[in-house]
Amino acid sequence: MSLTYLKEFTLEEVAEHNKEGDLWIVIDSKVYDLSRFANLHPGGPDVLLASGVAGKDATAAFFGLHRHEVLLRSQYARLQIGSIRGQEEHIKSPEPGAISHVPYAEATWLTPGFHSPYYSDNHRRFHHAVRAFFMKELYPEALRCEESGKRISQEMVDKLSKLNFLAMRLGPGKYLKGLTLMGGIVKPEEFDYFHELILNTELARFGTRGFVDGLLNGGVIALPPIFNYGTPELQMQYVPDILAGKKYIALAITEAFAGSDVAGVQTTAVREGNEWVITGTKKWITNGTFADYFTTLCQTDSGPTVILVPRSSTVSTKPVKTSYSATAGTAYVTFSGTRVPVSHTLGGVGQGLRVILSNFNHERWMVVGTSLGAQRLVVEECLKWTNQRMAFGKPLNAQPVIRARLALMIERVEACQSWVENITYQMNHMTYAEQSDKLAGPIALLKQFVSRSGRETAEDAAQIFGGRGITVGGMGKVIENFHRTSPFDAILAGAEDVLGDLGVRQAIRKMPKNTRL
Ligand code: HEM
Repeated sequence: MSLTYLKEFTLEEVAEHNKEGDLWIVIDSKVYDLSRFANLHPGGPDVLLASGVAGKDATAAFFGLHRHEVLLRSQYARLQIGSIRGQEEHIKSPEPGAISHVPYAEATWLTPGFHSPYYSDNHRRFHHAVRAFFMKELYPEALRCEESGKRISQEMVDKLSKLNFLAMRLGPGKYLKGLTLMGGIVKPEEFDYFHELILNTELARFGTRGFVDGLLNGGVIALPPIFNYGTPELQMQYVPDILAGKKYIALAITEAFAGSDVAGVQTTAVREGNEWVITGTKKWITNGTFADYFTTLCQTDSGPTVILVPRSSTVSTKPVKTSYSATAGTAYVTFSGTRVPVSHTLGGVGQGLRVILSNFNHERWMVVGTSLGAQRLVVEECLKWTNQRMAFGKPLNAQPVIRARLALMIERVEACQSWVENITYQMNHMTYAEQSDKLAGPIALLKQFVSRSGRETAEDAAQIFGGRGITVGGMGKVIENFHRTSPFDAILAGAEDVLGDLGVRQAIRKMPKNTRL
């Protein structure tokens, strides 16, 4: 709101308006007329009429109870009638794309005065543009969808598609050729896994975990088998519309019968002439409620096989209600004798496990990125809250027990960041085949470590925020969402315990035969 036509007052003038029907207060040098709003105030009128509040500078009281964004909402911003003569506002809203100056709120490479071997100026420009776009355009949509449970709007998908968002989320690859990425900031041949990591960590800053998965994650995990194993004809037929955001795709592996035990899936594909006939069910399929296509793991006479299945009258989906928002489109999918041409086989009959397992590396690394971004946001929220919240007459961060929790949260997020960046660097220097061979174990261990760190951080943050950490909306909204949804990071794309075991088994497999103590 422009201050140019607002009046200036003295604190003495404000003090005269301190009763029901004539109630002004000051927050951060701005004068608000709450005379009519008092009865509508969600915290009730009495707290506003209290002697330390009515007609007074209520800045500290306000920020102990509300997020700054409350004052920026148009219906509240218009309550401002002026400002205090000679005072300046201190609490500024960040410019879209701006870097936070709260310690540890940003990764080292974004922190002024620090250095990193991994990121170039191009990564920095890319980061700035991504954060600005996300906060200006995507964040309001994230809040709306997370609350309503509706899928992302086509209008937003169209905007994202103009930036070639989904193509970028697939990582570096031939599908980027000829595309204008993020308005041309990065050339397709320059785009690397650090650019993609930036996208993943920034997405998580919305504090809306369900929406993050609703944001075309189905495409991120279901398209690579088509790129890596589909025929050129199949790619031509399906990929352009999916990348353009006109059609949607989901990865259909898990079943009520089989989760981490992917070899145990019971959906069958029986060959009849040049067609597969597919029968069975899939559960927890992200984006499944609105997907047009399903990259589906089936059992055949010759073993597990991945088949691309278009939605048809013999495919039905219904929502699975999970503890995060329905905006993710989590579905129960039923194939009732669904007929698909044999040309839709991805990676050869009986080769399904190889296709799925190699695809998992990128998916797990993606989950790691979003978990990391969310953890860093949680650290920032906790540092801010403990600094502004007064308890026992002092800021919360004056309490040693609170500082001890903050220390652990910071240590974890920095450890996660360093390991993720190391693995990302390896990905940049390996072919897909090398990644499959060398990184399956490290990525599995990394994911176990990051998701477990996330759940420990969620627990610490909930203790720090108290009741607000378990309340939807308001001061602790980010903490509540992360506390409720961080288990998704520990389960999706491979349960934590299974991944830890996978990592160690890979290490055992690669032990030199001739090694002894
Ligand atoms: C421009 C002035 C104010 C506006 C627009 C405003 C708005 C709101 C809103 C939207 C909420 C709902 C919770 C949230 O979204 O954060 C709320 C809750 C509340 N407000 Fe205010 N408020 C104002 C000033 C104050 C002041 C000066 C106090 C002083 C003590 C106060 C005390 C409370 C309390 C106690 C709650 C309930 C908090 C909770 O449930 O955790 N408000 N207010």
